[in-house]
Amino acid sequence: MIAFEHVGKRYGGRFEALADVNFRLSRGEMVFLTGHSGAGKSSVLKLLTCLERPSRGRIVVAGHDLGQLGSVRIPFYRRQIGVVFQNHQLLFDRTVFDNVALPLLIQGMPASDVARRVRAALDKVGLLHRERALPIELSGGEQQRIGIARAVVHKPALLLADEPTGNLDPQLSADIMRLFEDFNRIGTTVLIASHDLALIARLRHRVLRLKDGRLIADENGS
Ligand SMILES: Nc1ncnc2c1ncn2[C@@H]1O[C@H](COP(=O)(O)OP(=O)(O)OP(=O)(O)O)[C@@H](O)[C@H]1O
Repeated sequence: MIAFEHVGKRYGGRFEALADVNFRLSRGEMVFLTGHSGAGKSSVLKLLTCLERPSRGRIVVAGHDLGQLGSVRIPFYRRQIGVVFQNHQLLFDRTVFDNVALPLLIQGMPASDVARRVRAALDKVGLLHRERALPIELSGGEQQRIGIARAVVHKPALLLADEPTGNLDPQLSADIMRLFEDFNRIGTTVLIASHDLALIARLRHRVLRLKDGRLIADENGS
């Protein structure tokens, strides 16, 4: 599903955020990406979403060579990906329903299909009863679940998350991780950047460890 081959990333032509990174993820895997602040976790995710291009090497995702992908193709490529952010980036003047509907409306999906998909996604994260609420009326954990519903509403093959439990207490973090595992169980490939080592150790998935832009370990979960 994902291949990083000798990938390097320099910002501004100088600072080397990633150097000679190599790894492969198979379809249906669930993997953590970890490392200290500045190790390059977000850079890996930005390369996977085509927000940045590699300075060296090759990245192939679901058959697309991202270094060669023309800008016109990028929106179509991104339809296969869902992204969950730490601060979930919800629109606070729109209802929960409207927030989750947004990616489908951008794709031009008919309204009746949008409603069905949005309600299915909200049901999966256990928040169907809050569809008319504004994000401000929800707790931090509920807001993050809405962010996840929005990331999966278009049924992406690949789900990426950048510190999705960063602001949550251990119990809520565990609940959020269980949701990712649910989506993984139905076939979604999941890559989660996190520095929550205790949580990662408990969950026993494969772990890719970055240090100063280099991949220093690739550990199989047990
Ligand atoms: N757009 C950019 N321009 C210049 N330098 C950048 C840019 N984005 C990231 N960097 C630098 O690249 C390095 C890796 O950053 P990155 O955000 O990938 O790390 P990270 O592991 O995700 O860190 P954190 O956990 O703090 O988010 C850092 O030193 C950062 O300052």
